[in-house]
Amino acid sequence: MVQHMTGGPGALKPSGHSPAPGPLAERSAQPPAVEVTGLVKIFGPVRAVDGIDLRVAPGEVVAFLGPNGAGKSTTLDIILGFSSPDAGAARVFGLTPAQAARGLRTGAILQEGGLLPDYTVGQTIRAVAAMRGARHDISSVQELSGISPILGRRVAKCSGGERQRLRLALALLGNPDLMVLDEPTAGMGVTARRSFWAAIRERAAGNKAVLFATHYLQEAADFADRIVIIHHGRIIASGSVDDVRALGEGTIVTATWPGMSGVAALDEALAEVRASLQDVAVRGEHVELRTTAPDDVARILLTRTPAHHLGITALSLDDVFADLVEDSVPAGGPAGGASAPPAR
Ligand SMILES: Nc1ncnc2c1ncn2[C@@H]1O[C@H](COP(=O)(O)OP(=O)(O)OP(=O)(O)O)[C@@H](O)[C@H]1O
Repeated sequence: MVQHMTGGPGALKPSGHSPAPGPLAERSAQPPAVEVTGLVKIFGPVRAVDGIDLRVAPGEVVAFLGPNGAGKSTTLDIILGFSSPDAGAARVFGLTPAQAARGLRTGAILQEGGLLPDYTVGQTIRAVAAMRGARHDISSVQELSGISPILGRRVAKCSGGERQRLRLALALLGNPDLMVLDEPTAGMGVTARRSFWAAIRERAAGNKAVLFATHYLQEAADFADRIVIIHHGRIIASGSVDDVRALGEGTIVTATWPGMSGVAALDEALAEVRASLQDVAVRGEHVELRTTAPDDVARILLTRTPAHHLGITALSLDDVFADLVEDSVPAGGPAGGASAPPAR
């Protein structure tokens, strides 16, 4: 059973990038960048979004994480005003999503942004800047997005990562207070991804909010103040990376066991702590266990078996994510469709 979590101001990463400082009264007077309550979106038989509550503060970077079809893009589309919910409401800085978009409060990178292949990068930026009335931003967004060296390149000739940088430049035009990014670094290499996030973090430091969907757990852990995990259209966990990691049960114990003959030998040696074992794997002489009693397992391995080179590590975020997703129940499922927990 998943232990549901709610985030909160105290749940932000301690070392992280909390909302920009300012007089408390001033900050609390600001409406949230995003406030979504009881959001539902239904496509025929599919409840793509099934009762989501979500709040993003100005200056906060929130990662929206979930498996394929979880409802991430549908939620972001509603926040951007591209579609309307069947129930519930979304507000952006206290406005309707359409009002916020018209007032250039929001900027977006979508999964399938239409770019014109025959335009150069520079022409594309100038055209969109003219449409948005943001010509004065052109040089700063070119610099921020790192696109300056390829302004003369035709979009058709740009790599996947370069197109994402162009989309970032377009999203930055008009200096929006909220950036909504749907898998913004898809197709980027590690270095491009890092500089992309450096640019985004610079924005957040200026009290701009960022809500991004990603499949990369590590990206969420590295760059977000808060992670919101969604599955079957519901929020199943929300908190700092440490909060989410703490939802995982168990610890990984690894060891080298010379002459290891197979799982049966390990099982016999650990009979007394068998109830604590969640997973056991043997690859040659390498032994890996997931257990709720790592100290006992380590003691037995070191004192009663030939095992050495012991390692004890926390669960990876991938392990925790897989557990959470596996445990969550779809609407009308066996648990009778438990309601989604509030996220902040
Ligand atoms: N316009 C639509 N018509 C019918 N079904 C839709 C439509 N848009 C989304 N869906 C369905 O709603 C569910 C949620 O889709 P959504 O795109 O929001 O998920 P996602 O979390 O963004 O997935 P991915 O990570 O694969 O992009 C899916 O089952 C999808 O097939």
